Amino acid sequence: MRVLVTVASRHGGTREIGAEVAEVLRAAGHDVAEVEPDDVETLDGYDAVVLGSAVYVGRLAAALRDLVDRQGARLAARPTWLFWSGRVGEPPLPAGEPDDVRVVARRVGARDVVAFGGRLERDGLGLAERALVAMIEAQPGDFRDFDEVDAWAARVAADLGKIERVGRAPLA
Ligand SMILES: Cc1cc2nc3c(=O)[nH]c(=O)nc-3n(C[C@H](O)[C@H](O)[C@H](O)COP(=O)(O)O)c2cc1C
Repeated sequence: MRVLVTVASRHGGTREIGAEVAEVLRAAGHDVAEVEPDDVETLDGYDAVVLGSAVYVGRLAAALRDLVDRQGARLAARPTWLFWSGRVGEPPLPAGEPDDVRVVARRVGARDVVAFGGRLERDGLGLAERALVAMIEAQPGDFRDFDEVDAWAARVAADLGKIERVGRAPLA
């Protein structure tokens, strides 16, 4: 199947998770395009979509929310998955889920939603971001677990395989 993987990421950590998901889907035989959310002009030609986003100050990244605003109905017409990445530290904090994760998941009819750990590198942050990170007492480090990412992507690939076998209705 032709799959779009589109990930909103300011500092690259979430984009790398998306690239890993894309690799697993390719290895399962799917034709995968990785496109920045701001560059997604149409969903024509895609059978399925994996959405990804980092979380900043309790919200999904603006680029991902904008994409869902632009393409919500077309996303809802396709099998869609959502992952987000953000929590840092041991234990992973903040514990809660951003409010808009459920809103976006419902809007696009996500078949599954998963949270992955995040990566925080103080060096790459601007002044305002440093102040915000200090405020939420976020601990720097790389808390992404690529085995977890691979396992989730393998489940997405298996689900895509089932959809492919059953056949699909024409897409909007
Ligand atoms: C300014 C700022 C605010 C953040 N706020 C949150 C937050 O509210 N919740 C959360 O889980 N992670 C938060 N994080 C952590 C990021 O989501 C995490 O570092 C993520 O991996 C960054 O992804 P990126 O490298 O793709 O930008 C914040 C990070 C920054 C820099």
